[in-house]
Amino acid sequence: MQEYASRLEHYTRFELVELAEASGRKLKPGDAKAAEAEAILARRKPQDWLVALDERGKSLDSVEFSRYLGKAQTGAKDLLFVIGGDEGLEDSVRQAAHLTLSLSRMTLPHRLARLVLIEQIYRAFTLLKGEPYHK
Ligand SMILES: C[S@@+](CC[C@H](N)C(=O)[O-])C[C@H]1O[C@@H](n2cnc3c(N)ncnc32)[C@H](O)[C@@H]1O
Repeated sequence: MQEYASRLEHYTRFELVELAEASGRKLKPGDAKAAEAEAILARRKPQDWLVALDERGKSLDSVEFSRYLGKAQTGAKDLLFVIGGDEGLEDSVRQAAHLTLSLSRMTLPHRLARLVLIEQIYRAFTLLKGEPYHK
C-alpha cells in the first residue's frame, strides 16, 4: 500500500481514510452497516464521484478503468473509492454510487481489495500518461 501510495503522489492527490467499524459499537449487523453507510456518505463532497467496491459490480479491464479515471479528471471530479467492512456495503452506498466496481467475482478480504485497487489506480495513471508500466 505504502509503495503504491507514494508512487501515486507523482500523479494525483491520494488520501487513505479508514473509518472505525461500527460493529465495534455492539450494534446488530444491519444497524452497524447502516451506521457505516451514514459515516461514508457524510464524507462525500459535491464534486465527488463515489465508486463502491463490490464483487457484484461492473467489471472493467485496466484500460477501461484508466478511461474512467481520465473522464473524472476531465470533469474535475474527485474519486471517492469505498471498500466495505466484514458485512459489506449497505444498499444506500451502492445506490449513491456513480459506479459499482468489481475487482473479481470472488469475495476478497477488504485489505486485499484495497491493495488490488490501489495498484489498478496506479496502473491507470501510467496508462493515461502513456508510460510503459502496463504490459
Ligand atoms: C469481506 S468483503 C465483504 C463481503 C460481504 N459479505 C458482502 O456481501 O459484501 C469486504 C469488502 O471488500 C470489498 N470487496 C471484496 N471483494 C471484492 C471484489 N471482488 N470486488 C470489489 N470489491 C470487493 C467490498 O467493498 C466489500 O464490501
